[in-house]
Amino acid sequence: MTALRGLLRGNAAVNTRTAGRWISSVAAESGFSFPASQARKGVAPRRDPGSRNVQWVFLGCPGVGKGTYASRLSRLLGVPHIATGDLVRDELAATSPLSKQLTEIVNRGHLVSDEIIIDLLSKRLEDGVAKGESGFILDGFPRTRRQAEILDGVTEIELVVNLKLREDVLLAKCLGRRICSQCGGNFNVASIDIKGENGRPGIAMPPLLPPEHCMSKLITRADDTEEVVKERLRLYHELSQPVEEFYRIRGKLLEFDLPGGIPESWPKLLRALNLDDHNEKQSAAA
Ligand SMILES: Nc1ncnc2c1ncn2[C@@H]1O[C@H](COP(=O)(O)OP(=O)(O)O)[C@@H](O)[C@H]1O
Repeated sequence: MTALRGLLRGNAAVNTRTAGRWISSVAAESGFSFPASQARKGVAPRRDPGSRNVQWVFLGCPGVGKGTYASRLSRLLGVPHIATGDLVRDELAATSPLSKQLTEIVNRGHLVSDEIIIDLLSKRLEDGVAKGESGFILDGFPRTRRQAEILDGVTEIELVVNLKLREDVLLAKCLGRRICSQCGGNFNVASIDIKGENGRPGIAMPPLLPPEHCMSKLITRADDTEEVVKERLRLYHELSQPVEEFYRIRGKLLEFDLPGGIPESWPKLLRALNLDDHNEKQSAAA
């Protein structure tokens, strides 16, 4: 199995120390293989000065809105938004021995193995490279310190955005999530309006309702039940700290507390990413 081959091709700045360490440990532990000749080179990324083929990661609890903001940014920056949760769901939709195994894991709120997730991600990256994609915004990966090490071993992540939202809102947002079974659009029927108290600011997030033609086709993810969401949140908290720490000590972590819904949060996120100017130029050109 070739893993993360796409990451190693073309646009990756390779961290030779960790790549070397990882290639040997990977080979020893799990049978992954990387094109070692490229991994050893330590080539700096070749960038078209006019383009921003960023290599970013979005972290955050289930329900925080990683998908929404990562997908908006990917459109703004012209890079693919790659969500490992979507890759897993695509696999679930196929009828294969793997999909049966994955359904059980995902519906319990557990993580699928690093081997499977890396295989799915490698394939997605390879397909993208074949289509001429460069750069990416990853959402849902890495989720464990080991996954962060794997990624660090094969490519340079420039920025890790850690989206944060209070726990009661996260649960409500997960339970309010809806997907259009036809167009695949993501919506949210939760209407959040929490008043500030004891010095803690309130938060208002209006629902993100679908257009009329999607209304009758809305479905809820099988893993968005209260019991499973609570398990996913528990697991996320347990595993996320080492991942955040991994990027914090490398000076790559940008913490961002979502102040409210999209209209309030989006401009502030762009400002935090120094992209407000970019957004204005693009709107003017449109
Ligand atoms: N990086 C990953 N490692 C292991 N499992 C993953 C990973 N990404 C996604 N999954 C699996 O897919 C499920 C759905 O992922 P996702 O859509 O990102 O959900 P969430 O809303 O919990 O962030 C997860 O609960 C997990 O089972």
